[in-house]
Amino acid sequence: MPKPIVAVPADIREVEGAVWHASPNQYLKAALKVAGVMSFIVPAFEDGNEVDAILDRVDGLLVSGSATNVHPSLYGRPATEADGPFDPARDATSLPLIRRALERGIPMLAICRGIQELNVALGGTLATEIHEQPGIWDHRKPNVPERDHMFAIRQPVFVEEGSCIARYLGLSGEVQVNSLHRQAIAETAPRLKVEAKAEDGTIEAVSVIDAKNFAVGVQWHPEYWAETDTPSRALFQAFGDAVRDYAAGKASADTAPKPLAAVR
Ligand SMILES: N[C@@H](CCC(=O)NCCCC(=O)O)C(=O)O
Repeated sequence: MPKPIVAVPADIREVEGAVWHASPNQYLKAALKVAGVMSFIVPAFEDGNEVDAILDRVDGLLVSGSATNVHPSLYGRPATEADGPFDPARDATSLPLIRRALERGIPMLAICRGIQELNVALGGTLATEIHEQPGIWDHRKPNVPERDHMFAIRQPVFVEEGSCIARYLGLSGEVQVNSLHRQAIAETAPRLKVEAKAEDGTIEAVSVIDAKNFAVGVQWHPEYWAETDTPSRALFQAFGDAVRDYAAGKASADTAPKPLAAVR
């Protein structure tokens, strides 16, 4: 059986004056090397993408992090300068994919901007510049040139026992993670269950309460250390397993004998 495929919504980036639909290597590599799945990057368009046609062709959805922020109009807030930079084409691509993947029971893993998109897609809100709030740590990307230092594991989060994320990580209680964000979930969407928090109360992981399949979001970056850090690896392997199960279910439904009326 060929490896299954996950959709990865692209970011819009400008390179030497040209517009690119791009996705960071670290997500695609963790998907391939650790989850054992291939990625199809979904171009980010404000309109024209057909969500069901995309999802018909994949077995999972991986929503990556990005330096851009979800546009506040999508959660009913006016946009200020501090909320940017924005990527409206990514918002318009990923939010409908998230909603429809959940409806169809397609496995989904949402990381950093991804957990924020998941929350907004289901009716929640975000807070920006969280480090300016009293008692909230600085969760922002460390100002260092080397990516290994930017993504260094440096902060504890506390994972609820018996939660979905505990099952996928293979542990509960304190887990050390990295942190590269200035926004976070403010009001949690009604369909999301908070499953991990930082010591300052920042929401670090959620699961979808009525999910038909693997459907979790994390605020940290397990993809970066998926080949070497045990909980990060376990999360990507669990996602890969869910994607493989989904693909196998689709394949057996395709080869199951059809009722006579359907083949005439
Ligand atoms: N922009 C949001 C989401 C943060 C996020 O996805 N960070 C990944 C950054 C990766 C990089 O810059 O290389 C926020 O700031 O909360």
